[in-house]
Amino acid sequence: MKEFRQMYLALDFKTGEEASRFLDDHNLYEVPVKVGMQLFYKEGPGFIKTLRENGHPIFLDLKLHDIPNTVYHAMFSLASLGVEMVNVHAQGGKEMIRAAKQGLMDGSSGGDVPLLIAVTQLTSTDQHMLQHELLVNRSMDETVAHYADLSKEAGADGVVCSVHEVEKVKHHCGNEFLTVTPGIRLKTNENDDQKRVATPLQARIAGTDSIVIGRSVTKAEQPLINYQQIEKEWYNV
Ligand SMILES: O=c1ccn([C@@H]2O[C@H](COP(=O)(O)O)[C@@H](O)[C@H]2O)c(=O)[nH]1
Repeated sequence: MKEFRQMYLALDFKTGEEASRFLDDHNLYEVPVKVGMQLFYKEGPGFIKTLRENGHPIFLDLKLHDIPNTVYHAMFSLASLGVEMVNVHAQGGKEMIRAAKQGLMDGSSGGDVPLLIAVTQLTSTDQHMLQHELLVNRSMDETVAHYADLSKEAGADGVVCSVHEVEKVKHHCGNEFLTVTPGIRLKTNENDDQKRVATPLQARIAGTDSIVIGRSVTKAEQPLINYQQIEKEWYNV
């Protein structure tokens, strides 16, 4: 497993032009970025190419969740975009995750195979929602650890979870199994729609492999100051 410790900036912008302007205005050259549904559905693979040409490592966060055959072919297409990481929802089950992995391997035609990460429970989900809306009668920890186990068995390289479940996931799946944690907030930030949040410092202490940061930077009055503060806590510099 390659060394993997990133701080992905979530480019949740309406257009590629807006995202590029934000990166330029704040001197965020070549920083690792996360492209999600909002931007990818608007701009498509062309913008991924632009980001790559500008030196950004990319996590393509499309959270595929469909029947195995469909996910296989979707991953086959995504495999050649040159991103370092893609993801699925673990709730799609083992056969779907295996199909995702196979699609990535077959689609990357000898080149680098993107890492495959499975979303366990969204960081916008809390224990109450888990029990009363999703009718899952287990604790968040147990549920996340279960999804992590099945993702690993199916060939995923890691999971998306919150910082609060990192220790449990590592205990179940081993230290090499990657954890990617969104829901990162500085102490002074609002939680917005996130429920399982943590600071970059808590993420580092918990042993998270990579963090995802979004509105605490992109909606900040002084984005670069917040970005640097997060960097400082996360990388301990
Ligand atoms: O469980 C998950 C999975 C993905 N995300 C994504 O991360 C960013 C977080 O943005 P913030 O502005 O820092 O809340 C966003 O793009 C989500 O789609 C997540 O939050 N939780």
